[in-house]
Amino acid sequence: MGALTQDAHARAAAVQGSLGELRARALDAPPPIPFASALRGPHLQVIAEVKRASPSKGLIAPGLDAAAQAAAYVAGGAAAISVLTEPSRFGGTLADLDAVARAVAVPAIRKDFLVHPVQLWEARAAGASAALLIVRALSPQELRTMIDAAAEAGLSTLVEIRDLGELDRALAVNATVIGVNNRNLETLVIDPATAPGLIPCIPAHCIAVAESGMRTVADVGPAAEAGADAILVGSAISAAADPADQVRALAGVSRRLSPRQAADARDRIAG
Ligand SMILES: O=P(O)(O)OC[C@@H](O)[C@@H](O)c1c[nH]c2ccccc12
Repeated sequence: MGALTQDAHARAAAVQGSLGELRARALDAPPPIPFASALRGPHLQVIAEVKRASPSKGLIAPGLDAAAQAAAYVAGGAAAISVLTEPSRFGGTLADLDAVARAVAVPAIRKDFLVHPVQLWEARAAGASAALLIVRALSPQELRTMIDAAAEAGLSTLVEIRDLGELDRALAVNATVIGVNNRNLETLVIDPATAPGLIPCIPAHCIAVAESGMRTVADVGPAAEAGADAILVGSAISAAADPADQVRALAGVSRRLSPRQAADARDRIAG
C-alpha cells in the first residue's frame, strides 16, 4: 500500500494548483445525495463497485462502460455506487466517477487512496456524494484533516478499518459509516472472517459495511449474521454477465435486525 499512497501524494501534488477551480466546480455540481441514510434498511444494502482491474486479479472488466454498469447495478437494487479512480493498479479515472454520478440517482463514492484534501474537492467536483478514507493509509492527523475537509466539501465518508485499533481511530473522528475490509491491502490476502469478526464491535449508531471477497449469497451470510448494514462488492459484479441480476440476488439477503451490542462484542474479542 506504500506505493499506492506515494502515488496518491504525487497525483494530489499535480492538481494542487487547481484547488480554486475545483472548489468552484464543486459548488456548481449537483448537491450530494445523503449517503448514510441510503445504507439502512431491513435488507442488506449493496454498495456496488465499478472495478476495471485490481492488483490481486489483474484485468477484471477493462472495457466496461462505467455509466451503463452503474445503471445496471441500480436496476438490481444497489443503494450506492463505488467507483475506483486509482489509475495505475485499478484502471480507474475521475471521468468514470463523473459519468456514474451523472447516470444514477444514488450516492457515488470515490474509491481511491485519498491522502490530500484537494482530492476530496476533485471528488465533489466530479459529482461524488462520498469518499473512501482508509485509516491504515493515513496518520491520525491526516485522518482528522481529511474528515474535516470532506465535511467542508460536502462529502460523506466511508471510513475503512481492519482491526480494533483502527476502529477506535475511526470512532475518535466520529466516523458514522465504517467499512471493514476482508482484504489486507498490504498482502492482498482475503480473510473472510475479518468483517464478521469486527462488525459486532461497531456501535449501533454507526453504519457497518462488510467489504471485499464476497461473490455469492452464501459468502454474504456471515456479514449479515454479524449485523452488517451493507456490503461492498466489486470484482464479482464488475465481470458478471448480468450485473443487475447478481446485485438483486445479493441485495435480497435479510440483515440481522437486533442492534449490535458493541461493548459485549469487544469484551469477547479482548477476553
Ligand atoms: O472486488 P471485491 O473483492 O468485491 O472488493 C471490493 C472492494 O471492497 C475493494 O475494491 C476495496 C476495498 N477497499 C479498498 C481500498 C482501495 C481499493 C480497493 C478497495
